[in-house]
Amino acid sequence: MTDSTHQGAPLGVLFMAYGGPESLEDMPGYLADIRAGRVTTQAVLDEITNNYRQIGGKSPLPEFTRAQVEATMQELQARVQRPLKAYIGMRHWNPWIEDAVREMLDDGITQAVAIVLAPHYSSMSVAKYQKKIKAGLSMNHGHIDFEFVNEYHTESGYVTALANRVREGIEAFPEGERDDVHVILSAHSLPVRILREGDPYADQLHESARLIAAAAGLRDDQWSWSYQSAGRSPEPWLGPQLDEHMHDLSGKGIKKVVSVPVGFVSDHVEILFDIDIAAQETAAELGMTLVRPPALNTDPLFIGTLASVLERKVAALS
Ligand SMILES: C=CC1=C(C)c2cc3[nH]c(cc4nc(cc5[nH]c(cc1n2)c(C)c5CCC(=O)O)C(CCC(=O)O)=C4C)c(C)c3C=C
Ligand SMILES: [Fe+2]
Ligand SMILES: [Fe+2]
Repeated sequence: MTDSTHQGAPLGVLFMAYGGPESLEDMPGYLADIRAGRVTTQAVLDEITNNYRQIGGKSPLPEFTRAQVEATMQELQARVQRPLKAYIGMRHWNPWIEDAVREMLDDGITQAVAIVLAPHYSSMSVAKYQKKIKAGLSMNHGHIDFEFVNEYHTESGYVTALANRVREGIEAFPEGERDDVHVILSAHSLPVRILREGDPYADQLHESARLIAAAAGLRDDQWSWSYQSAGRSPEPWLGPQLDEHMHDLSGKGIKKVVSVPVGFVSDHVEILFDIDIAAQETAAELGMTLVRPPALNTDPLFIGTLASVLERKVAALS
């Protein structure tokens, strides 16, 4: 495209995230959206509402997302000549992706890059966010040239930042005990059927895990993989689940554990409840010490990764 095409509206940068309730009153609507097409029983609603109550009555995800977006935009704008404008769209709560797309059209955006704040691609996650962009364009009868970031699970900044978290977790134990510390790397489970469908999610997670373990200098027997946070549906989900995995490790005499979720990029309910409360309870039962270093949040290495993958997509549009 010629430079004249770029005059006028800035280039849009659409950041997408899962979305989270801003209060407990939002829970029925939020869950109805996540579990679209399936009935949410009162028992499931009560259980999940109670999880959110225990982490402060709302999701910290929108706030972390805004902070990540602000930090990334500062870095990206410093690297890119064209004026940029950031937009935030959530998959399961407001601000909705479709509304962000409408706002972009109202602003006259004709070119944009889009990224999901989740490093691993799946037809059940990243692809669904991208479909919502297309739905937003189609319901508003608009067109924007989009470049999509599909995944960034092997980027060096992301890998190094998580390897640093692993080391930080191990260093929380007294020096003489560190050789006995076992590291559990984990990510959100998905239904087992994704494997038959050729979905890359599980392979990408394992690739990230191997890179992170190597960058942290872990021995092969010093770390293992586990899924967490499986949904409440009757079909089989990828395992082992964190709880059963901890029982297994305990059976092998492992009593010092560092838990580093690699598929989430900020501290939200799947970490603050599923690990910091539920897995800590399991650890206490098993006489295990479990250390969970903070998620990436606005770690400069991670923000640098987001800026780099976006910069490459901006270049592809120019
Ligand atoms: C890779 C896929 C998924 C990621 C990443 C993910 C992140 C994520 N999830 C929540 C909160 C909930 N997720 C729930 C269900 C659920 N999550 C996924 C996939 C990912 N979630 C699926 C496929 C499902 C099942 C949907 C269904 O049809 O039931 C739920 C609902 C309760 C439940 O089913 O257990 C919640 C709540 C957060 C906060 C999050 C963060 C990025
Ligand atoms: Fe979940
Ligand atoms: Fe989920």
